[in-house]
Amino acid sequence: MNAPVSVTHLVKILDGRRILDRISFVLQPGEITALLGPNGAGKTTLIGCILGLLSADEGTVRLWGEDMTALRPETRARVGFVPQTMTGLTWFRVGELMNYLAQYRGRPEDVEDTSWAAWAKLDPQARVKTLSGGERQRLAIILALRFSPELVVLDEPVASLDPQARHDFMRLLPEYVRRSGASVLISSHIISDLEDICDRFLMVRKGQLVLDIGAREVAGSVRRLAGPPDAALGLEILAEDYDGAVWVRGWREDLEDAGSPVLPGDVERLFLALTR
Ligand SMILES: Nc1ncnc2c1ncn2[C@@H]1O[C@H](COP(=O)(O)OP(=O)(O)OP(=O)(O)O)[C@@H](O)[C@H]1O
Repeated sequence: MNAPVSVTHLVKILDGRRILDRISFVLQPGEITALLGPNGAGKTTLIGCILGLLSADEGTVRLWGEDMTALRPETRARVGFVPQTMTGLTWFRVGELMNYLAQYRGRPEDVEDTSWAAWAKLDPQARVKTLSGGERQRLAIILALRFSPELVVLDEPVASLDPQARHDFMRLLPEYVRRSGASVLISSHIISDLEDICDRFLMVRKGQLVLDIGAREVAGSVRRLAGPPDAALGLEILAEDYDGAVWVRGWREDLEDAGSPVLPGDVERLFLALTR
């Protein structure tokens, strides 16, 4: 079966700058993947290429095996996108906008999942232009998820949500993935939220994918050592930390007595070391 997203050697150049530099990864169905990176790392640009909003200068982006440059409308309808900020169409009322956009889906057989609207608690009569930043974010989430997309791409969806809404959203998203088998790519700077729900982590720095790692692997075989390991142990060094400590991959239980003090894998601390 073709993967929901397959990115191969993707390069994006903007204003003569290489914003994405030979990025490759595959997203699997039924998995939530975190897209992490410092400000300006290229996350939104990468998302733009995955959605076909930006064209690739080199490499390919495929959705379920179809090249992004020739995506069929019915394939596009399988994708839900939550942008960083929702702009445009703000003269509509909330309910009107939902009805209006539903007409353009081209898949009348789709049944609406009303659990997102129940979570968002928006007044259908409210004008979009009068909504607060967090309310607009809720609306963007309903619009992206209400017809149960098989691929969900979220660009910092929770930055302006209040703690209760954010907490509930982070609970509902994995429930949705379990129910639907959808593939989710979510970018956020709030790594502690993502640690609990993500199956994989993609870490981007200066346009390059510096780490693609599963949550189980972080817990099982990533460790922070007080200093560089003995080369004979064959461990892959992922990053040096601020205090000379070293993050390694490939740690095994039988190394617990190898002498060097060890701290368990931790996505946020590993990210900080990788992007220092
Ligand atoms: N249209 C453009 N023209 C030129 N440079 C651009 C353009 N859009 C983005 N960039 C540059 O590309 C780089 C990556 O931007 P991008 O928005 O992808 O980063 P990001 O990882 O999403 O950052 P943030 O976490 O701040 O949202 C930045 O240095 C930005 O200035």
